[in-house]
Amino acid sequence: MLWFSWLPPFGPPLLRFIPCLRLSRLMSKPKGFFGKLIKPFVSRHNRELRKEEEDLEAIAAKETKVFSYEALVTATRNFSSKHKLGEGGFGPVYKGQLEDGRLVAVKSLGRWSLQGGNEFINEAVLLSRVQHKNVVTLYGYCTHAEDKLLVYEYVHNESLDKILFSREDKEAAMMLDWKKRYDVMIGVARGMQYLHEDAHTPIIHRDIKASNILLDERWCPKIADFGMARLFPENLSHVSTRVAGTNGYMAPEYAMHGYLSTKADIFSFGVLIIELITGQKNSAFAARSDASTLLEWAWRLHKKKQTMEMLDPALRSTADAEQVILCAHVGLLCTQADPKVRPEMRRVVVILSKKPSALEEPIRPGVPGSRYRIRALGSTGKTSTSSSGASTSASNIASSSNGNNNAATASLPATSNISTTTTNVSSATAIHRSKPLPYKHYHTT
Ligand SMILES: Nc1ncnc2c1ncn2[C@@H]1O[C@H](COP(=O)(O)OP(=O)(O)OP(=O)(O)O)[C@@H](O)[C@H]1O
Repeated sequence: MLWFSWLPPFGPPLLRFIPCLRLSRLMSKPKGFFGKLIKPFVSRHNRELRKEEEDLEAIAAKETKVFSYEALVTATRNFSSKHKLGEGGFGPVYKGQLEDGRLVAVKSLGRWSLQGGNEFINEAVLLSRVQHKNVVTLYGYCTHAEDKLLVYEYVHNESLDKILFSREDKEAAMMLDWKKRYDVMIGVARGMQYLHEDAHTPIIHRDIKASNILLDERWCPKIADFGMARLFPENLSHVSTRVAGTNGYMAPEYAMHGYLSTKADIFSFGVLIIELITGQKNSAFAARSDASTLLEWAWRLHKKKQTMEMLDPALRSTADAEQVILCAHVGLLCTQADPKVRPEMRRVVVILSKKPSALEEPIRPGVPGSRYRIRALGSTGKTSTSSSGASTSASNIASSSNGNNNAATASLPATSNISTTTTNVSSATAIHRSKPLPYKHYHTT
């Protein structure tokens, strides 16, 4: 009955149909003597169900969030390859223009989203009510046979990764001067605060990274792909197809154990901050003698009060040293191994936008994507070490790592062992499925 618990008490009438739709599914195939007895009632019930589903679509249409497939075919010139903006793990994205002139990005999810059309519609309607300057607007959706499509506002500039990590186009990285990068950090933080705390329904993004930050014509950042955790609630397969963790943004507790909370997003945000300061991709960091990951390198420099040494050379002439040091400090607080001690987004926004008097020192960063050990204190007070984590709870991770260090200790560099990472994630998936609580319950932390 979990699905019921997170339905908003007030909402579009279509949401209130859900309980009876579920019940009707149970009753749709009566068998045996009892089946014959109730058949007439069930047939009538099925007719009512079809009627309700039609009503549901009509209601959704009235909210003008539903697009006809034909309208999207016209907008994208029949999903022509010329209009293709790219293809992510969920499917291709096409640029299009609606009849009313609006430019859109149409994302085709194929068959990969939730099983039922109704669940998809419910989620899409909820997501299209998400409105914030720093979050890409979802105009609406479309269902067509097995295919499901999401229609977003089109954001003019490239995604942040293309500019920040562009090797060929050094000028692009130069254009992204310190002021712009600082504004991107604050904008993304505000968008995330909204998603976590202020949206009508709390949303964990699950995939905060430079390629999911789009920049508009005024360099204002907009968080893209924000609905995926709701559209794929218990399915980590998308994550594992991209070899979880090697993308460098996943919090260790999520990559290894499937524990998803707002704190996993905050970890990813911390990685993004360090990438913006250094101009380096966490997942492509060349290990050095003193640090095997970008985060560890940043942490060591911070400890030695040499933060400016990590600065992207493209920022030399524009950086404000005080701000850089503050931002690096925040990035390191966000990427601490222990999810409990990472600051909430609300606090991050305050720290970044006002000069704080004093900040706590960050403990060692967690290492996304690498195998790490959990030291769990048993009831006897004895310390046991586990690397599988299958029976270790999130609170163990949290409480055991308070002491500044070895609770979540990297035993491998982030990029060194892809197969280990994948294996661990699939075991995390199993844990996640057998206990489908983490997503829905953790999002209220
Ligand atoms: N609203 C949008 N406006 C403009 N371009 C967009 C929009 N949404 C996506 N894109 C572009 O479409 C491409 C594919 O995006 P998508 O989000 O599917 O994949 P991704 O972020 O690259 O990968 P992943 O699925 O792994 O997150 C990207 O190049 C992105 O810049």
